Formats: sequence, structure tokens, C-alpha cells
Amino acid sequence: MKSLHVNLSGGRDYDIFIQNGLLRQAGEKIKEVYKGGRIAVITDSNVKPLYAETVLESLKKAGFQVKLLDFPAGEPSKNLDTVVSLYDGLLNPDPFPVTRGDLIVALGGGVVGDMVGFAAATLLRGIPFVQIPTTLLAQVDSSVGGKVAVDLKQGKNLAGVFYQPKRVLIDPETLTTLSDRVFFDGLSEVIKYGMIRDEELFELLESCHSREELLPHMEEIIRVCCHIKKEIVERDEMDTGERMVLNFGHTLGHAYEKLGHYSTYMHGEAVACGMVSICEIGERQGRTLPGTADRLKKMLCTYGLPVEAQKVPQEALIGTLAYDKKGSGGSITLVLCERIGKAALQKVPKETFAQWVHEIV
Ligand SMILES: NC(=O)c1ccc[n+]([C@@H]2O[C@H](COP(=O)([O-])OP(=O)(O)OC[C@H]3O[C@@H](n4cnc5c(N)ncnc54)[C@H](O)[C@@H]3O)[C@@H](O)[C@H]2O)c1
Ligand SMILES: O=C(O)C(=O)C[C@@H](O)[C@H](O)[C@H](O)COP(=O)(O)O
Ligand SMILES: [Zn+2]
Repeated sequence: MKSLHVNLSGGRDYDIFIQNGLLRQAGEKIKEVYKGGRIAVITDSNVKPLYAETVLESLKKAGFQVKLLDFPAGEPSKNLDTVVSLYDGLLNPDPFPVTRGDLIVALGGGVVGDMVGFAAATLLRGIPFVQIPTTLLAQVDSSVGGKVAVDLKQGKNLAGVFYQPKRVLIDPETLTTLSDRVFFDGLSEVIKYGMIRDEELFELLESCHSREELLPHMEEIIRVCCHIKKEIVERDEMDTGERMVLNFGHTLGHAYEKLGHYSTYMHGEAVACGMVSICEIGERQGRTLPGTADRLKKMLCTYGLPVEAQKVPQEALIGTLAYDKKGSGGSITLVLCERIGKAALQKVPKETFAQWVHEIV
């Protein structure tokens, strides 16, 4: 079994386990870190028929009393209304109302992890939770690092907190049931890690050309991505400096995602377009090695990811910049890719960035 340890202060350290078939061992792996007796599992409407039973059976076998809640799958559910419905379900006395002594399990993709993590962090001022991610995106990115949030009408992840899980259980076997679209959407965040930190990872992805060719490498790819993320989070948990590199491609990516009403693009697809845009800006500004955007585009095309977002009104695009969390007053911190494998941060006035965006879209 592959494992990683996330070192954090105040007894908030946790382990990430990666192993095929781990869902069936969820009960024992949770028992190692949780001494209480009751667990609420929350999932979405697609994951429930696929994996809820396996997890519930494993938890019951380990002696836990369980309750199961679900909500409609997809990004449009990631909002405060759904959180309120989760609070209702969690507090419902049938079969038990959750208390701080209980545990919540988030079983699903990034939408489940982000929203259930947010509900766990806020209900009763905090109930411990465990992440069991079932999409590639969630296994390489969202289940690690403690950013939990929901979307507001103004933009992505605007109501949220940092709240770390007690454990992350990754079962790569769950990837077999992903549609190609959802699988490659997650690959976009893997490509992001290659762009910001790991040229070797980028080259591995360049050497494969299909999901089939990636398959033998998946466990190692997940480990490498979690390792990059955990090291960055250990150094800058609260996202005040180095962690911002994990947001590469996200400033415009989040804008494309929102302006597509969360239905045109999935998160990774929007980030793919955002990574291309910022590389093009970087090349124009002399901050990015010429040819980087083309190399990235070639890779994205290989895996069927978009390289250019649909046209949206300039003012709307620029308007979303106000809500980027890397902004401070009139400035915004940009995440640039100097060359494949190396990111750099640059603080610029928002108007300057707006002008640069205007030049490329
Ligand atoms: N917190 C973070 O650090 C972080 C990082 C990256 C992304 N995110 C967030 O993650 C979200 C995107 O995550 P996502 O792409 O996993 O989306 P998602 O959770 O909506 O999952 C995508 C689709 O796959 C389905 N699904 C999940 N697991 C499955 C499986 N094993 N087999 C078949 N279908 C399955 C889901 O029901 C859904 O329809 C966005 O909201 C994004 O903002 C958060
Ligand atoms: O963990 C981080 O830090 C990231 O930025 C990872 C991103 O892939 C992720 O999409 C994150 O949720 C974006 O964060 P936000 O602060 O821009 O909402
Ligand atoms: Zn992301």
C-alpha cells in the first residue's frame, strides 16, 4: 500500500493511503484514526449506486453504526442550499443525529469532497471527516490540503474554510467506472502539476496517448501528485504564498467555468483553457519560455481537453477577476509558468492583467 503523511501543526497531521480495493477496507482504515462508533457517509446520486454499499458494508463490519445521505451529482449542487439540506439530513434523528463525537465520510468526486468538507467544518463548529475520493481529480487534488467550499452566485468556492480531513483513502479501482470525459477532466489537474513542478511527470504524460496507455501508471501518478500537493500545503497551508502555484490556470479557468454556468465546462476543462491563456500571456510578457503554450496545447489535444474557451463578453470575464482569492486590494497575484516544471508568482495591478487578458482573448 502506498502512503503519504501530511505534516501539519496542532495534531492535524494525517495519512493518505493509495491502494486498489481500499474501499473494501474503509472500516479498518477508519478505525485506526476514529475511536467513536457512528459514521455518516455522504455521497452523490451517481456514486451512491456504484460504491455506497461497499463502503457501508465495510464500516458495519468494523462495528460502526452508519447513516447514508446523498444529493444530486454535479457542480450546480455545490451551493449553500445543498449544504442546508445536508445539515437537515445530518441532524435528522433517524437513525441518529450527528454530534461532534461522530465522523462524516465524503465519498465521491471533488464536488462531494468540497461541499461535505464544508458542511463538516461548519455544523456544530466542526465534525471530523474522512475523504474517500472517487474521481481522478479528487484523488490527485481536491481530497488533499483542506480547501473546502461551495460556490456563490458571484463565483467559485467563495464560501469556504481550511479544514483538514482525518485521513484520505484513495482506491484507484474506482477510476474504472469514470466516463472518459470525467477521467480526462481530472487529468487536466495532473497536467497542472507537471507544468508547475514536475517536468518528468509532464514528459510521462507526453509519452502516453490514451487512457489505456496511462492505466499502468495511474497509481504512481496519483502518488506523485499527492506528494507535490502535500509538500506545498505543509509549507503554506493558508494559501498566502507558495500554495498559490496550485492555482495555476485557475484565475481564468474559474471565470470560464462560471461564465459557462458550470455546465459548458467541467472544472478541469476550464482549467485547461485557463492554463493555455496564462501561458500565452506569459509568453507575450517575456515571462514564459516561448513554445510552452504550444507544447501544453498539444498535450491537451491528445487527451481531448479544450485549449480555448468559448467567447464570452470581455467585461464579464474581467468582472470575475474581482473574486479571485489571489487578489489583494487593487492587485492580483498571477501564477505563471516560466518553463515546464517551474511556476512563478507575479503581483500586478488588476487593470494591467485585464489589459493582458484583452490582448489574448
Ligand atoms: N478543494 C480543492 O483543493 C479542489 C481541487 C480541485 C478541484 N476542486 C473542486 O472539485 C470539483 C470538481 O471535482 P470532480 O471533477 O471530481 O467533480 P464531481 O464531484 O462533480 O465528479 C464528476 C462526475 O463524476 C461522477 N463520479 C464520481 N466518482 C465516480 C466514479 N468513480 N465512477 C463514475 N462516476 C463518478 C460524479 O457523480 C459526477 O457526475 C470542483 O467543484 C472544483 O472546484 C477542489
Ligand atoms: O489546493 C489548492 O490550493 C488549489 O488551488 C487547488 C485547485 O486545483 C482547486 O481548484 C482549488 O479549489 C481552487 O481554490 P480557490 O482558492 O481558487 O477556490
Ligand atoms: Zn482546480
